[in-house]
Amino acid sequence: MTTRQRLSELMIRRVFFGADWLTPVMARALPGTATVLALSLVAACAGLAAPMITKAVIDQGIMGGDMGALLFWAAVSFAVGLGLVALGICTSMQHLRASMRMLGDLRLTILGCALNRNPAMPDLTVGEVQTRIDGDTAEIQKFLFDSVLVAVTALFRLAGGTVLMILLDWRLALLPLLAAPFELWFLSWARPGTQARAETVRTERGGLNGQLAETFIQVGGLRALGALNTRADGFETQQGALFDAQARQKLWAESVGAVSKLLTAVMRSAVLLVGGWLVIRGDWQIGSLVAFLAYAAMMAGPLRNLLGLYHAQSRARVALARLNEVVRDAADPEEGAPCPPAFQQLGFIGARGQAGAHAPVSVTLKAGSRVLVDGRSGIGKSQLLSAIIGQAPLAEGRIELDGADTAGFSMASRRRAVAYLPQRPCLIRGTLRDNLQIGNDNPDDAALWRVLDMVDLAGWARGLSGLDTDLHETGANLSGGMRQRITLARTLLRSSQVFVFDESFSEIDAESCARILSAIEAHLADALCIFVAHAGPVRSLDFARIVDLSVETQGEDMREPCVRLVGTG
Ligand SMILES: Nc1ncnc2c1ncn2[C@@H]1O[C@H](COP(=O)(O)OP(=O)(O)OP(=O)(O)O)[C@@H](O)[C@H]1O
Repeated sequence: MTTRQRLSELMIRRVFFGADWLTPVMARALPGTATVLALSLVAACAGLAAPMITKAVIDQGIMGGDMGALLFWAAVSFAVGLGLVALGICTSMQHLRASMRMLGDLRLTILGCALNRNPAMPDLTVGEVQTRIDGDTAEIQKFLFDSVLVAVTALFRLAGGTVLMILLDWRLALLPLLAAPFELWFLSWARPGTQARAETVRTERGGLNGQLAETFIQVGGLRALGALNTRADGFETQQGALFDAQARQKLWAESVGAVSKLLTAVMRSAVLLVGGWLVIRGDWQIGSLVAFLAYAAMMAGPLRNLLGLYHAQSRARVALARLNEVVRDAADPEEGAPCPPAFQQLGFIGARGQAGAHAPVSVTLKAGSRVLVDGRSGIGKSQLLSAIIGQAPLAEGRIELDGADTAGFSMASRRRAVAYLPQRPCLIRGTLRDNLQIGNDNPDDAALWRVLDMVDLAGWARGLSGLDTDLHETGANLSGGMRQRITLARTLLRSSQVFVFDESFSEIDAESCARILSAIEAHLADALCIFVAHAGPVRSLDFARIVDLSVETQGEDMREPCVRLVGTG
């Protein structure tokens, strides 16, 4: 393990108590953080020198009546100020670049986990995923990145400032130190309140984004229902709840901050009174009082930052808990053995998908055959069939490829071996070419035209911009039948051994459907093709098996779904 990894791990253990997945992200962010930290420390040194220069201007120049000293120290003060401005710009640009790199890294990590969510876990709403990828990662990044910087530079400024104040007058230096324990006690008392308010804000934000995402996914349907006002009202209510939560969070933060500010003001007044009295008595120089006040004011910032970090950590932990859930519920698609390169049969052994209302299915389906999975709506056909690729968990039983349980095979290899075409077409904003290529190994244009021809879409595409024809979000600018045909064409580019067509022809006219089916028959002659169709030409295919999930054939005792053998199978 490298020093960088060790450092990050230490940080994660100390600050976040074991979110191990953050370690590599932190390790990658360390070089950027180190650069910003070095620049900040140089700026802190220059900042600490400034009041001493002011003291020299006042005591040696103004009070000492020395024009030469006045000019010299004024020039030094100007040069330091100029240097600080230049350093500030450099630090802020470096900070931005390093922060963006770290945020990008974090977002990609969470996006990967969200995309590979374990199918056995309940779905997160689109808005929730969006809020976590966007907002919660930003909260964590800000805290992780800034905490290192703030902690180190604040400690440096505090230590440097304290030493310089003691050098100016050790008795007065005790005053700011006396206030620190009380401030610490107050902040630890207030911390659970900060965490609770942060939790409410995060939850409300997830709810609002969820409402918004759901609305726009189905905006056409909602418009047709005349329900847009209802959604706008719902948005307003949800937004109101978020604003209330944010206002409560802000009020809490301001109240906590006010107590710190009050303490600083009390301390400053005490220094002014005691220091002023010493100057009047002639025991102290005015320049020293001015410098002391500058250090006292300078210390308030780092102290507040340091104590503020304590509260920022509690907010970050809320965000981290939400991200941990996403990481914890992810499944590695490559985990498990690869599927056999070729197999002869697919077996369902007492299998029933989650929430399936049918009896367990036991049937063996052979390569090259055609099978219809039948049954009333909602009985569990899709859940059972999507379990072949691990998309949905089985409630009972198992699914085998040549006698080997598919649960032992990696999801990625199951998805390659079995081409599963879900009931709802999956199309994205982009060109027709983009949409055909998704999930396929970069097929060339000739292959794309071949499958478009098979689904009767080549003429349509040629009449537009060919493979560069634009498709809107979710294929919204296409008819239902066209959407189905494009997804069928994409599936036909796969070299899988099993094809599952789940209601994939339901919106295509009977004549086109018959043509497409005969093209598929020829193209997939050696593959096992499983169909689900409530109506249409699909049901007239020459099936070797019809697995009817609705029918229990042999009375109460024999709870087997009917498997009708058609032909030689
Ligand atoms: N993602 C899901 N999470 C939880 N339950 C689900 C999910 N999808 C479907 N279900 C439930 O599983 C049961 C079977 O649904 P499934 O889609 O498999 O039925 P189906 O036989 O394919 O119906 P249809 O013919 O109407 O498509 C239903 O009770 C449904 O509510």
